[in-house]
Amino acid sequence: MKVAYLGPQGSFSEEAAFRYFTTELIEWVMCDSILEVIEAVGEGKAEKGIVPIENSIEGTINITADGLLTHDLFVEAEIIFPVSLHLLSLAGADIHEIREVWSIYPALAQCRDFIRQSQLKTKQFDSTSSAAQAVKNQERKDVAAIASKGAADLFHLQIAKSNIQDNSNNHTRFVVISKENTKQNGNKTMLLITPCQDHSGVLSSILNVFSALSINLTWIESRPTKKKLGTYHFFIETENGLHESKMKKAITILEAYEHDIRVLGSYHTTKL
Ligand SMILES: O=C(O)C(=O)C[C@]1(C(=O)O)C=C[C@@H](O)C=C1
Repeated sequence: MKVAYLGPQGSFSEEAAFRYFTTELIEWVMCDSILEVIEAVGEGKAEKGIVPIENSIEGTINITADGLLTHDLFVEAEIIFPVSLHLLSLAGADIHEIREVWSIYPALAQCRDFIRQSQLKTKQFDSTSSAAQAVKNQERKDVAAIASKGAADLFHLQIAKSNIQDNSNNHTRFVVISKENTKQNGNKTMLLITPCQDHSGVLSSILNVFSALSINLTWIESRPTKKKLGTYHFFIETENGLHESKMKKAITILEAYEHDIRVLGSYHTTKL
């Protein structure tokens, strides 16, 4: 089985993928960006992919949410992964020489306080590990990457400062995506709801269906339709599986309201 993830080596995605997929014989498909992972699965270059969808400090990873909107994909698992971000510089570089930090946007955002206090400039890369690789290759003492301990070891960089994220209790939620709608037997469900029309109270009428049926929501996110300002798709994740009668009832009611409902998946959580 081919599984796509965000590379290069030393990324958090790689660590999550290697720790989650332990049993089967896997052919890994390493991608240069999160969008490339989504496209690899969408285009059938890989059967499955693993992508970050939410971080406890920074919130939703929009590129992933938008990828789920535009590619016909399903979610078959969620993985909660602890994330410690470190400042990685060339061996022997003085921390006081560092003027700029490089990383993927969500990692930079998770370290906003540190970056502001240290008055550092920022530059975006497509992954934490590509930033670490660039620091190594460019041999610059005035820049540092924000990346993992694994990346420090791999690229022979020193940890100039450890755990620089705004909160030490930091987790990223990854989802396993696939083109095939295989397993639908989990205890959580992700729905994508596009309201049939824009009228006052439309979101509250949708949410009322869940509260009336005592369905607890674990995540709600809106993404613009990109067609008209003020129009949205809503991601709603519930604490109930698709097999439960109250979930079936909720979907039937929402469909009767003529909202567009896509079941993205019903899956279990793995804590790594
Ligand atoms: O750049 C990486 O190492 C990734 O796997 C991506 C990613 C993300 O975009 O959220 C994953 C986990 C951490 O939150 C930081 C970066």
